[in-house]
Amino acid sequence: MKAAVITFPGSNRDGDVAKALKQAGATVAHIWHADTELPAGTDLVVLPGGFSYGDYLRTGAIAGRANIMDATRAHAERGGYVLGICNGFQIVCEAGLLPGILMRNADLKFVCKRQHLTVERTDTPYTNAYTKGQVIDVCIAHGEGNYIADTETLARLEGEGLVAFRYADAQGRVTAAANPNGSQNNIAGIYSPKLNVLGLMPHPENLIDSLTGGIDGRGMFASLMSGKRAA
Ligand SMILES: NC(=O)CC[C@H](N)C(=O)O
Repeated sequence: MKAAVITFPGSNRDGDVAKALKQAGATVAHIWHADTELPAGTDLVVLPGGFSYGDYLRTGAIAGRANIMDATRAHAERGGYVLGICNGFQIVCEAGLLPGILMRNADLKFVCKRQHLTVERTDTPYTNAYTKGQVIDVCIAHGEGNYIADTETLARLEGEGLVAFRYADAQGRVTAAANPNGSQNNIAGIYSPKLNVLGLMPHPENLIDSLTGGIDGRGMFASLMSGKRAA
């Protein structure tokens, strides 16, 4: 699989996600946000975590309008994979690739901690290596992870099975107490209708080594490499 990791001014997890992709067997090109084209044969575009443009205006708002986002949108329209992690999720929402928006965390505090998630479905290109009902232990680090969409959009996401992950406790219970940022329905990540675009706030790329915290993030990259599409 050929991946293109986009770097914006203020990105800081581009190296981490490149490492996770290479560990899983992908080849990785590093692309600057001002570029207008993706390398030929790109399968996956990754918008990494960080603080693009210092989170000014609204987080992701400036990066969402970067040159490379036109090529990224065209790639997604062709059915190509686009993965937005944390600031990348904020950017894909701002770019119109996914609906809704990430607001300031409900308590207005930056949250940096371990967090359990439910894997809502395992028949997608991003989650086929996980087992049905699996609860994964990853980490979160954000100030603006409070996912909000209008009532109609939220009903569509739920009705069409487009919620990818939810914040949960260690037993997989999706409760208000396990919600770190106030997101509606404990939503931690969502898919596009064709399941080729995924945006999520947690950082699977930082859970790929048992020496540094665990390996529950590996499943996402292994899923992509397996080449299995949605059922
Ligand atoms: N780790 C990150 O990507 C941070 C995301 C974002 N800039 C925030 O604080 O909400």
